[in-house]
Amino acid sequence: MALSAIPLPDGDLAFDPTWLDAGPADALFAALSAGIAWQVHRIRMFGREVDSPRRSCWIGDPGASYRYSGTRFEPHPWPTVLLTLRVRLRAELGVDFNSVLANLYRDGGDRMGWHSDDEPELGPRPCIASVSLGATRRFLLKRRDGGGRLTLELPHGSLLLMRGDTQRRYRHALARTTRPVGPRINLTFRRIAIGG
Ligand SMILES: O=C(O)CCC(=O)C(=O)O
Ligand SMILES: [Fe+2]
Repeated sequence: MALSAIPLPDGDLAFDPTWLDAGPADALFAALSAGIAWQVHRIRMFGREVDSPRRSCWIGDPGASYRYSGTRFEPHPWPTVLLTLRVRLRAELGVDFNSVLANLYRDGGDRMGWHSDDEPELGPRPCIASVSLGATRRFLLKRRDGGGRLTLELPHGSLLLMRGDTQRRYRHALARTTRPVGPRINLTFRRIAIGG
């Protein structure tokens, strides 16, 4: 398969359900499950600090620190398997991502609430490349102005690009599910301004 556009009014989505073949995707999932320093990130919710309902790790070039939900994260160094993806994404998209947020959803209870990736260091119209591994989970988008919404199933080995005004116009979330599901890893590659 190749990337194809998914219609989203005032946004820009592109999707390749089979960006990685099953074999390399399996190997990547195994390497990341075991090799990443998974942490509980503390996030601010309704004015209180709470544990986020998933495991996470912020990875990036030296200096690529990231302020998110009231906390500043210093980057962990790139594992080799993620540098390989960075190089492939640069070749295919012409974007040199300098950081990646890795998230581990251990089961259907782990999730991510509604947000936009609109931190100033991402710039006004960021390109975010989201690679999914493991269990297929439901990704939701809804317009900030209360208009339409969209649901996407993100399978093992898929690539979703969010570009243009997608962050400005929409929020997105990774829904919890009561279905019994195995673990899922998501990688959102980002290019952030360093030195801010
Ligand atoms: O897990 C996902 O598919 C979404 C992750 C996400 O929105 C993020 O890392 O900002
Ligand atoms: Fe996000």
